[in-house]
Amino acid sequence: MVKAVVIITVSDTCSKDHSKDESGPALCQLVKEKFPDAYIHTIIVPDEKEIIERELKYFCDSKIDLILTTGGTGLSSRDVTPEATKAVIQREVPAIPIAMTLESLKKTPMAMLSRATAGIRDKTLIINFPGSKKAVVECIEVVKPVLSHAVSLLANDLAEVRVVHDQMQHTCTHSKVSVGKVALRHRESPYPMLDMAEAFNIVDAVMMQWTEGIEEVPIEDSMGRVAALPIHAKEPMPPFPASVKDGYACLSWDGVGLRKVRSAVTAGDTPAAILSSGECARVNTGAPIPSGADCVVQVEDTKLVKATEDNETELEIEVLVPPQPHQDVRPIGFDIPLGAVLLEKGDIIDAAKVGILAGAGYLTVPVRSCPKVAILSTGNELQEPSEEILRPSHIRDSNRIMLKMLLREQGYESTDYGIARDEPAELASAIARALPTCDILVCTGGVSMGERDLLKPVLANDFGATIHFGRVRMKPGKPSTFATCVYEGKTKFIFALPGNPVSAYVCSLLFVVRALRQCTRYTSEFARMRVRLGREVKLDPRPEYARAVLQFPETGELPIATLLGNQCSSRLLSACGASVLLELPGSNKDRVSLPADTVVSALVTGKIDLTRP
Ligand SMILES: Nc1nc2c(c(=O)[nH]1)N[C@H]1C(S)=C(S)[C@@H](COP(=O)(O)OP(=O)(O)OC[C@H]3O[C@@H](n4cnc5c(N)ncnc54)[C@H](O)[C@@H]3O)O[C@H]1N2
Ligand code: MOO
Ligand SMILES: [Mg+2]
Repeated sequence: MVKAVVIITVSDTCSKDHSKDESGPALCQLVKEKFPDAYIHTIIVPDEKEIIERELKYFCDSKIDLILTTGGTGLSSRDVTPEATKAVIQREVPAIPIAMTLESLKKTPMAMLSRATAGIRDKTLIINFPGSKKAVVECIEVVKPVLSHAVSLLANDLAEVRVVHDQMQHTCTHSKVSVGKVALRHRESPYPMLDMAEAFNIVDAVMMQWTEGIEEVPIEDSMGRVAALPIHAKEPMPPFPASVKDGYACLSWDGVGLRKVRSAVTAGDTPAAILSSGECARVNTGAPIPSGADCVVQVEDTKLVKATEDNETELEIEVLVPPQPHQDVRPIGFDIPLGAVLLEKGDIIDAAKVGILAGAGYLTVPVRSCPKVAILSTGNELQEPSEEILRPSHIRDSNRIMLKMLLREQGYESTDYGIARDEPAELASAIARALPTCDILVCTGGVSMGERDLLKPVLANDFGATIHFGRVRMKPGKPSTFATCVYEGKTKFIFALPGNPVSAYVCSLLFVVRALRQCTRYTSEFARMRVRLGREVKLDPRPEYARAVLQFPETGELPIATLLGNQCSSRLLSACGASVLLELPGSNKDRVSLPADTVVSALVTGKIDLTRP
């Protein structure tokens, strides 16, 4: 990690008038952007070899990670920065100035006249940059990708070095796919259009290749997970006969009448006395029943007869209602007998089950392990949502975060792999970065008919992937793609979903969540319910999954479904607050719409909010 950087402007002019320095501040700004947490120090020195040398040595001895100089690298007699640098470094890093020169030569042949050098003194990397602001900006772009790693290597920061090496290992710089001549592209998709049922069957069958594992997780992390083994009660609950009421433990066969109050037992106390006929013990709800007693008479069914003078202790009471044997006593194991099944294999763990486990003394629980999911967006038009300025013809990436949240809503975590541009090598590189860490890769964009829709060929050609399907008769989601490949000896499952946000949303629910459920639960289907259409709905030729909310009539009739506005695949507002996906049939010549009141089936994919209209 780069912790401290010194920027030295070398210039006779700027050393006399600091306001003339443009490249130092530019360099400073660029370094700040790259290493926002680093300490940055700037100085300006004249073109004097001894002074430059002295400053370089001073900062190297101060254990600065990186020293960047600007200026004094040209051919004039006063340009001595490379000489001063060479005098202090112990080892040269010649490829750095070569890389900078190669890049600068693309802009100007004057780059040939830079004598910049780079090298190492102890654990400090020194790099000379030319003096002009423009050149500095160009050259820092060239070296930026290696600075952090170079500093980690010098500092012997093995953890950081390993991360970068791992990334490098999985970075492809080439793809077997070329963008190709657009005029020769397919004019008809080569992928057959599958019906939903076929696509689901394929997902279910292929996901069988995921081999079930078991992991032991703390109970507080087990919500929504599926028990992998049955769990039995190690103790009965309650572990002692407990009172259900605040009242008096009595002998039922004494019937109504007077009782001497022998003792008082509150919850947590251990009763000492054994009760005999004509006696009782004051007990609270949850307190153990003393030996001898077989029932509890609630305080409401008694009358005080005698108490101590200070009223601190009851001495005698009268039972007013004849008690039944065992009334208001929870016998041992009443709630949970010893050895009872607390969790069946396959049970989904919810809040109550976590309570049961805690009550039974289980701190961890064995659950089915869950595939690791990676999410990747693709598209030249995409920008990070955090970028301040939206560039012309660009949009912010909404799919990645939306899918992460959607999966979380369904109980699954995922890792973000950023945005890859629609370039074969970039796509291959991003996929190769994600695959080693995940079991399921979810990509969006680039799967339809455009010349930049390259995901299918990259998967097939660069990863030897089998495309199980590449088109499905559904709306939204027509170009939905499901593939598998073997990467580093393990099968990876890849869902390449259409880029349109609603398509990505619906297809994640229908295919990705299905796959995850298949792996982690014993059923993959969402619950289905019958609902009544509130209004007439036009049908698409493809079966459609329309996002809708439900209203529950008070009479107990079927819920009324209302579509969430325009169902266009790009309009994510149509999924906001959706409780269900209506399963609308495709249109045909006899049926182009469904009238209001038609009963249709709906998949319960969201929360059913009773308060929504
Ligand atoms: N000639 C044809 N064109 C299209 C067809 C077709 O069958 N023939 N299918 C259409 C259908 S249906 C869909 S769905 C889309 C799918 O397109 P792609 O998967 O190739 O996705 P892109 O072209 O990359 O993007 C489509 C759309 O989505 C926007 N997008 C992409 N990624 C994101 C993101 N991360 N966040 C927000 N928005 C995103 C992108 O800008 C495009 O507007 O193809 C039709 N075309
Ligand atoms: O199938 Mo696309 O997903 O309609 O828009
Ligand atoms: Mg496209």
